Amino acid sequence: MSEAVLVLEDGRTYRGERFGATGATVGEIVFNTGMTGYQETLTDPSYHRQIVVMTAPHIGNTGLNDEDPESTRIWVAGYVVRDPAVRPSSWRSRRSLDEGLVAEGIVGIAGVDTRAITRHLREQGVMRAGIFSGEALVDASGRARPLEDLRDQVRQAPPMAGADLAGQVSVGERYTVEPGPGTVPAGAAALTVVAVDLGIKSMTPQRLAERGVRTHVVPASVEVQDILDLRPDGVFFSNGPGDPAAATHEVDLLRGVLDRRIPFFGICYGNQILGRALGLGTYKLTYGHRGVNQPVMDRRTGKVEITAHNHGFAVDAPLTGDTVAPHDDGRYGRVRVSHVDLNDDVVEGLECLDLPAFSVQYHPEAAAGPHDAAYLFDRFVDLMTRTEAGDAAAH
Ligand SMILES: NC(=O)CC[C@H](N)C(=O)O
Repeated sequence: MSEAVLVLEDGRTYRGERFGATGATVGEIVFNTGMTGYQETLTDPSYHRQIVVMTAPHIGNTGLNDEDPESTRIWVAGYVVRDPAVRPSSWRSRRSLDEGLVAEGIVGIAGVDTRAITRHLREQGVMRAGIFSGEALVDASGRARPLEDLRDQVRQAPPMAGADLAGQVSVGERYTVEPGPGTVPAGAAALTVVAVDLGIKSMTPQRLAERGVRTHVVPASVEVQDILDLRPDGVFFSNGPGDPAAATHEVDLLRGVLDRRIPFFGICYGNQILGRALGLGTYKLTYGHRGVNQPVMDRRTGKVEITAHNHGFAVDAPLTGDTVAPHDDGRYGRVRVSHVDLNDDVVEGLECLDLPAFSVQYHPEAAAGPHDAAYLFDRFVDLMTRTEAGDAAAH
């Protein structure tokens, strides 16, 4: 095993062994507390430009399979693990995690104290970092590069705050996911959803297909008219990387959808964009929520769900009172904070009371994660069905 070094922007350094590809990578270092689901994490486009530290010590035990990826490639900028499995064991495994990282050129590091790194990030907040191994550790004349040199390279990486990244992960061409066999009642037409791909995970259209929905997945750059041309019963905005404060095009696009009272559902980045479209602000969390066991309360019922998360930003809205005061001259009416994280009171869901629109900050598609929040897809289908009936009655 050859040497690798993890260098944080504040100068902290952790020495370990090469894992995955050899070379250099920089990004925002974040930690994920999931004990399962590393393959879904690696392939989640929301991790674009982030180096992910896994807090679970054994990673790679079940190798990599062909069924679980959430997109067509690994998106993490770098991977940090304590103790990778030497020999994966699963009937579905096609290759080891190390082989998969090497094949996709993802630089990683193993054998470091991931708990110490995580505690440091919890105290100091997430920051930029770099992983260096092989040639990246020596200069042109073959001498070891001083640590200050590596740290300077880290400090040149672009920060996550202010980053507009959806366009870098979004699909180039529209594609359609058809409803699953037997999911559309005989004689009925399938509902049509236009899903704006800001970094969509493949399980999301799948969850809609299970409920008799046809989903057109469209690039982040679409205009409102492109959406209307597809005659949607509902519009969906996906999860995705980057800072919602920079998502100007997406906010304008969503306002065009809300103005037309088309039923809307958003997940994660989609929730932040709904917040912004309604006139609320967003802010960066100190170290975010990334894992599969976050307790979230549905404030209408008091029921608590255990949920999957991956977010570093959040919507800024008061938790006092039944509704958030209308913004933008009340253009979109009343808004309620529907869900809240019980660990830290972060806003985890929004619901419009005068428009058919709602969103959550967490991941009801649950890949990987518990399925407690699957009801939200049923709620979206109900909203589309009811709005359709209402529209028909109005004509
Ligand atoms: N998974 C997501 O959609 C993340 C949204 C946003 N990039 C954040 O970090 O908060």
